Amino acid sequence: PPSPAPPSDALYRSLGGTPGIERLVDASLARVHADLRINLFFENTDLADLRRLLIEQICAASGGPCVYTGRSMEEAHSGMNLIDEDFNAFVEDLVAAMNEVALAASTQEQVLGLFGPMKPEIVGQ
Ligand code: HEM
Repeated sequence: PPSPAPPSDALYRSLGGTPGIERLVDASLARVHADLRINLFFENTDLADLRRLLIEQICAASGGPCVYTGRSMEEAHSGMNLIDEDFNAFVEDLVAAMNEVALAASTQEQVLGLFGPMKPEIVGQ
């Protein structure tokens, strides 16, 4: 029988591959870090570690050649008691970062399509 089609790396390529994802994550983390609504959550977080894991996660989820080695979203955010407003602030910072690195609207929609479904594992844990 024919082998199944390989997973598409179209989104990974639209993001500019790993260098593009690195720029996006750097722009996002800079905004989150400066965001008085949510930056206290990251007070005790190793930002270099978080940066590496976010890059892996976005690379893997967009079809790139990476393996995510971090914890599950539920585990990573448990005990934070995050609410809708926290999640929305984080997503707002992400959107501002996507505009900053000039991602096309269709690419932005696909990235939000990856992140949106994770909300139930992140909020209220
Ligand atoms: C779709 C949205 C989100 C994604 C994709 C995401 C992704 C991640 C990832 C990959 C990690 C690292 C996991 C690990 O340490 O093994 C992490 C950790 C973390 N996230 Fe999120 N996150 C999201 C939303 C949020 C929100 C809304 C907040 C708070 C406002 C938040 C706060 C944190 C903090 C503080 C850590 C570090 C935990 C620690 O230092 O142990 N995250 N997140």
